[in-house]
Amino acid sequence: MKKILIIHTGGTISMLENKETGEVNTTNTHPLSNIPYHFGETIVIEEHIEFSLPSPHITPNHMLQLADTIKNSLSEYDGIVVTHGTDTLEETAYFLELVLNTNKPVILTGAMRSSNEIGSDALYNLISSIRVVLSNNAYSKGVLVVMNDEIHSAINVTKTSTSNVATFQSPQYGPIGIVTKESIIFHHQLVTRITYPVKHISKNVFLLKAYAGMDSRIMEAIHSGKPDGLVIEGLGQGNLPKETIEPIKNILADNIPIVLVSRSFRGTVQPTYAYEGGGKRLKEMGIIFTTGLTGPKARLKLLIALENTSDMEDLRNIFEKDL
Ligand SMILES: NC(=O)C[C@H](N)C(=O)O
Repeated sequence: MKKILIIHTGGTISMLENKETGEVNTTNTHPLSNIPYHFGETIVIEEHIEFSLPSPHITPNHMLQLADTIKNSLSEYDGIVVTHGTDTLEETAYFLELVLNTNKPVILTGAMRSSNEIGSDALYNLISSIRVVLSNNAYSKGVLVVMNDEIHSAINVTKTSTSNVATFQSPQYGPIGIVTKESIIFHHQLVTRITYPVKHISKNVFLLKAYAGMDSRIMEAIHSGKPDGLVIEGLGQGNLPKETIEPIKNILADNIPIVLVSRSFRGTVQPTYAYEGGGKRLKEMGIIFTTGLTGPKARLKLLIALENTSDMEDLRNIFEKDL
């Protein structure tokens, strides 16, 4: 008989709509505890409330606390489902992907409509997630996100719509599986998984999106904030306005690592263009290139990597094996 743990952290899946005001807010109960569904086998479901937070309030230290709870629980359960707000769900999922070293299924899910809203996806996504976590094929798939009948890897998934129930997509590679009425189907598998266990998250990494006409002032302001690292969502294949180059050189001269991703949500950054601010020049300056991560995920990875090393070559090697 399989035993599943559901860990609640908050978010719309655990919120209720106030029928008088139409406002949606957190509750301290999670109105999904008595799940009216037969999973085709006798299972034991236990629940634990880790937080009751809207996910914009979740921080990397909350993610670390959740990871520790999962690590301490995994030996007792066949799999774990985490309910979470969707705004930062992809970041928590990716953080767990980087720090959890397990082949047991860990699945994150949420809802775009709270439990008492018409057309709520809350209970449906939770039931789907439990069905996936019960599937023998869910082992060794990494941390997964299950929403709206799709199964996504934590590495590739991102929230693409502010309100649509089909919001979670993996623009680069698509979902790795689907949930149907009668079965759970996996059609992809991650090629590699690398984990970086950490005990603390103590560094400060800023994230910045490049834009046309960006000048030196924002980089100078960031440098004055003395970050431990900086992630830049560059233009296209990884290019920046030439006015940013001087302050970037000053940041690098202070041995502050800069990781480059693209603000485009498909493809990877590459040292192609040789004009001032072009990717080839940025790579020559010592900026670290990634292979397809989004800015928020690259920031989490740099936060975790800096707990283990500040050596630029070590950091470069970690990012060149991007996951
Ligand atoms: N659908 C949601 O869960 C959105 C909510 N603002 C949250 O992230 O907590």
